[in-house]
Amino acid sequence: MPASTKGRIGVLLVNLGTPDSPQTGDVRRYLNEFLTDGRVVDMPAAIRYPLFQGLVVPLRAPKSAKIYQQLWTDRGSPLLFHGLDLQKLVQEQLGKDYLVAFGMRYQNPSIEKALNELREAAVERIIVLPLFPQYAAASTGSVQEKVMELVSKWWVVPSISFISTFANDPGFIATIVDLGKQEMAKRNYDHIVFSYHGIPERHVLKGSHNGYCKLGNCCNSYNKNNRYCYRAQCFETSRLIADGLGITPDQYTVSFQSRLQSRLRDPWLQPYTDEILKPFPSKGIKNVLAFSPAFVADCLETTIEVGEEFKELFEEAGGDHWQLVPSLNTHPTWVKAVVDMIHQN
Ligand SMILES: C=CC1=C(C)c2cc3[nH]c(cc4nc(cc5[nH]c(cc1n2)c(C)c5CCC(=O)O)C(CCC(=O)O)=C4C)c(C)c3C=C
Ligand SMILES: [Fe+2]
Ligand SMILES: [Fe+2]
Repeated sequence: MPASTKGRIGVLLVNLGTPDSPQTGDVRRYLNEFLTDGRVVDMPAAIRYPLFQGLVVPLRAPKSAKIYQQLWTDRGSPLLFHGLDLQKLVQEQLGKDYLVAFGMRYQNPSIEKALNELREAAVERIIVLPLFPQYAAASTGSVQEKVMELVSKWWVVPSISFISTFANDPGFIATIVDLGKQEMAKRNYDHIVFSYHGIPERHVLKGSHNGYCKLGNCCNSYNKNNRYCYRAQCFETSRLIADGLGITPDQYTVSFQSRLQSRLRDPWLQPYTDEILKPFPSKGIKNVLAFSPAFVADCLETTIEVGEEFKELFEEAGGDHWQLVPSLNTHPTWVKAVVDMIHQN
């Protein structure tokens, strides 16, 4: 019988990244790496580096550091420890035929370190799962570019596959529905908000296949022409969660948060969450349940922005109760969904 060349399959889970500590120096290092990525800030490098390293990041870092200090826990940044917990649980369920590594696109543990663990174990092939449900060139695309850049320098380049979107994955949706139902069992809500991380409109248009996406009704159905359109994926995820919760389109709003630049110069996907929530109380919407379905783990964008800042804005506008649905973190259905996505790949 010929000898088998079969080996373990490498799995690389990647999330966005977070500072090493909530101190200004570490936040500055993180933001410098993040905001000089040409897929995040798509300006010519000759403008991007001096503008962001010289002006934007030095001004932003001390303010961001204060927010990170609010977020920080005994175990550090939630995005990191939930990622490491997920890695451990997925490894346990996949068993000895797989080796699961975890890396961050920016800062630590780096993608390079995680890939080296897989290389040293001589894995047969690598499956990369960027932990962003909806593909965006600034998130998933950036992880893919980094992995390819690093692996292209290896003498033996392994077979690699990427799971580029899981916006409509049944296990991903079922977990969010379960988390939502747990909150809905505790009290009655007048309205649901699905708040996604925003991106510049230009990013969507640049990725449009044959000009299909025009930021209009084109995104209302999810199909082969707009498979990687971030806006269409956000709408699809929302529709599927709403179906699971048994709510109708008039009972929910899809909106976008976390815009970075001035909206006058550079429009981001709309409507903006901080704007849609203000008129709610005057329309009789006093109790709101908010989901953050662009994130699989609690982080600054969910816990602080949706859970605290939007809550404050809503209450200032006369609202009674604003409740954030926690992220998937290590929910057993989510761990199984990741395992299933790997098995199907
Ligand atoms: C859901 C995927 C994400 C996309 C798409 C994305 C695009 C994007 N982000 C910025 C700027 C910032 N984002 C920041 C934090 C942050 N972003 C994501 C995910 C996506 N970003 C996550 C998971 C986090 C939280 C990280 C954590 O440590 O908890 C920040 C840093 C925080 C701050 O200073 O406000 C910035 C800046 C841009 C410009 C962009 C697309 C163009
Ligand atoms: Fe972001
Ligand atoms: Fe679209």
